[in-house]
Amino acid sequence: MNNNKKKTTLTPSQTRVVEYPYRPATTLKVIAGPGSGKTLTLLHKVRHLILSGQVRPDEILILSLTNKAVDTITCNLLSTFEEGNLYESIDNQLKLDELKEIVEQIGIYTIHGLANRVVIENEGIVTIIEENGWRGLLKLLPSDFWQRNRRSLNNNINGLTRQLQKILQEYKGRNDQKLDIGKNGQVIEKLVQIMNSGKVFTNDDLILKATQHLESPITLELDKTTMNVEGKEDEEGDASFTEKLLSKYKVVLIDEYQDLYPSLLPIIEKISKGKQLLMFGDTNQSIYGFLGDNEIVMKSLDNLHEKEKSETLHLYDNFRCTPEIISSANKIISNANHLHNTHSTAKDLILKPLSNYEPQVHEIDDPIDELETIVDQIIQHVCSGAKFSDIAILSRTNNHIQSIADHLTSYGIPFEKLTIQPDWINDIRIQFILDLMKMIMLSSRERLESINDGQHTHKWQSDFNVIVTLSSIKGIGNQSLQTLYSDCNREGISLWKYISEIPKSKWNPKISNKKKIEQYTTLLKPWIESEKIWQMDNPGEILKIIIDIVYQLDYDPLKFKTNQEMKKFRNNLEEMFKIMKLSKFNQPQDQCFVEWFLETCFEQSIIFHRAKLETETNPESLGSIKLSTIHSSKGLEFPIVILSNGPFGLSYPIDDKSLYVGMTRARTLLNIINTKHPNLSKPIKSKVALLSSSSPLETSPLLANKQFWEYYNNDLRRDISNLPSFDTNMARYKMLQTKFGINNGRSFSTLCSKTISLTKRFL
Ligand SMILES: Nc1ncnc2c1ncn2[C@@H]1O[C@H](COP(=O)(O)OP(=O)(O)OP(=O)(O)O)[C@@H](O)[C@H]1O
Repeated sequence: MNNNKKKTTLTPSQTRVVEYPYRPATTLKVIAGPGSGKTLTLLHKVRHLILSGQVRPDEILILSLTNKAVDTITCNLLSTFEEGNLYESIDNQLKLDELKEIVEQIGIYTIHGLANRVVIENEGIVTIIEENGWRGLLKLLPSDFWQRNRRSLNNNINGLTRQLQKILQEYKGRNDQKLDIGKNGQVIEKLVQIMNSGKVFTNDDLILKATQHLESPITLELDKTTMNVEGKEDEEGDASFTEKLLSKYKVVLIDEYQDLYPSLLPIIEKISKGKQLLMFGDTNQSIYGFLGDNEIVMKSLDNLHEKEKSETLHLYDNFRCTPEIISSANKIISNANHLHNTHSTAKDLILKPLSNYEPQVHEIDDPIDELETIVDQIIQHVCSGAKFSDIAILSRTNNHIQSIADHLTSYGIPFEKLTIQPDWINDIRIQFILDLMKMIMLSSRERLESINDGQHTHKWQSDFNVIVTLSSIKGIGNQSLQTLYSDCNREGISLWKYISEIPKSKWNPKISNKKKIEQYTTLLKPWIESEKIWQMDNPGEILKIIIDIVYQLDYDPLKFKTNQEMKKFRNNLEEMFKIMKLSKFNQPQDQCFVEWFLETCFEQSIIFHRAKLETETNPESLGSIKLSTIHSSKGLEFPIVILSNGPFGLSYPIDDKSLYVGMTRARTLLNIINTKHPNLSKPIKSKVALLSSSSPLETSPLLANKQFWEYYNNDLRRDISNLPSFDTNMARYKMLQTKFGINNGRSFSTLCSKTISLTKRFL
């Protein structure tokens, strides 16, 4: 922790929340606008609950929706305790180790992470269905489904998988009146069965399953010592995690309640009923409306405890955005002015001083000009003393984020993407590798079980992974897969047993490419039948074996079209290897390594990511630019935000609440490109700032604005005594602009063909 940091003085409204007393079966709802210190208040609340002796650290459960919010809370909890500790009397001060021990005992989870843990504890390996899984299931659908939907969806595979998800969700009874699946009914029923036997869940299914386990928790036979995900021994070794969730926690804190959607309600109610429920949020930032109505959730949670035992408090201050930014953002939200005006007279209202700099709104027709303008703005800011890591570029879609990433790459500007899931897990090739590992593991287990117990009547958990992996191999078509699957069902055996034990001469003649299927079984058989997979615990060796198999299968995505694609896969594979090594380190003694890794790889990945964050805070480095969709930037803040909506003529407008969230991520500097919102100030039809200019002072007031940069650095508590002079800023900017011809009429392809390392050489 930085010891020069000034002590945070809580505002009166924050203090009211922090000191609100602990009482069981009560609810406190904290309504808090952007930048009002919601997260900070939550952290201080946790500290107060513990240090005042009202509850123990292991009786506090913090829930959020995104890994990023969980990261922020985890990273900042310890520094909140450390900061507070500095101001305690010497007798009351705790040692760093003691503070760490307190923080480690607090339960901090995403709601899905928590549900995942409950389900795994009760069911072993489960699969959260990803792109590959949907594609595999699609192949089992009859040709009339394809014909009907192909035409309407322009043969778009993502559109088809979305259509399938919708049909399945409706089939599972959530919306069944509207459902007309006609003669496809049987097929859909079959898919549901495959998913059920394979323990394959959508995110919504996961929540439902976890809630069911919480309804009737089983006491696990835990004569062995229980381990938590980090592999540490649990002190209360005889209670399952599921049981502890129901009985141990006394206070449940929910961060960003406005993001809760109806399918999450059952699990939240189950966990929070009878406890003290503390909810923090802001309905103006509710941007997950497409997942369901937040109002329904809030109505139920507001009534979770008796009316007299439920209270609402407000936080109105704004510590983050400059008044110019917040007033511009308030123009987007119809009720925001009411919120701020009503309380602007309150004596205790805190706002930042004026920066005297309005958010800039740009309109740029040409897509390349738009990308060039972003680069130009980055260079101007960095030439004025900002760091790359101060800047976030936010957009509505992942596609646009990718175009910006490619453009920054061509200039050698360092960036990192903030994604909801770790990148490596999103890579379909990695998903294929994981599916193959699961397939080996589950088929081998089913084989062992059927040897030990002759009349094996289990549902075949491996079928799903066999379907997904087999269907990814080039040349294995829908009809072959459908025929194989119905034939193995008729025989009452698993798909793996069918293809590996029944000679191909006896297979149905409708099955084509029998050789490829045989090659698949030949490659996998030794690993499934030798049972070696249960003993292997060397991550490098395991990965090598699997990769060898993948390369021998005719798996199209591994035929890379560009070097960049190959490099990306290599990086993801490297990340996977690191997570495997971390899993090895955490592995409980009594569990097979591959099984442990497959069960916990997602959580391990998050632990790894957090550890990386902690070690990456070097104050001297310029860092890297953050690229994110607006959705993934929720709850975060950045000194500079460039909010870009992609090419002017081609992009849909950003919905109001998302635009509001995006704009309020900015502390001091906000540039908005192509959002076309009528309530924003008149746009500048811009080309790059200095191009047409005779006097830089006229066209680029920001580079010249010493006062602003003093404000900027003060806001970040940086030393302002060594700020570069205006002349130096201009000179550096001019040099880079001339050298690299930014938006100088050079074609994009010429620029991209040179990978220019701007950053290393000149900044
Ligand atoms: N009492 C305070 N004194 C000084 N700074 C504060 C105080 N309260 C909050 N802040 C600062 O204000 C900024 C915004 O706080 P925080 O991130 O907690 O806001 P938030 O309400 O969670 O925002 P959002 O809802 O937009 O995510 C942070 O930089 C935080 O450190």
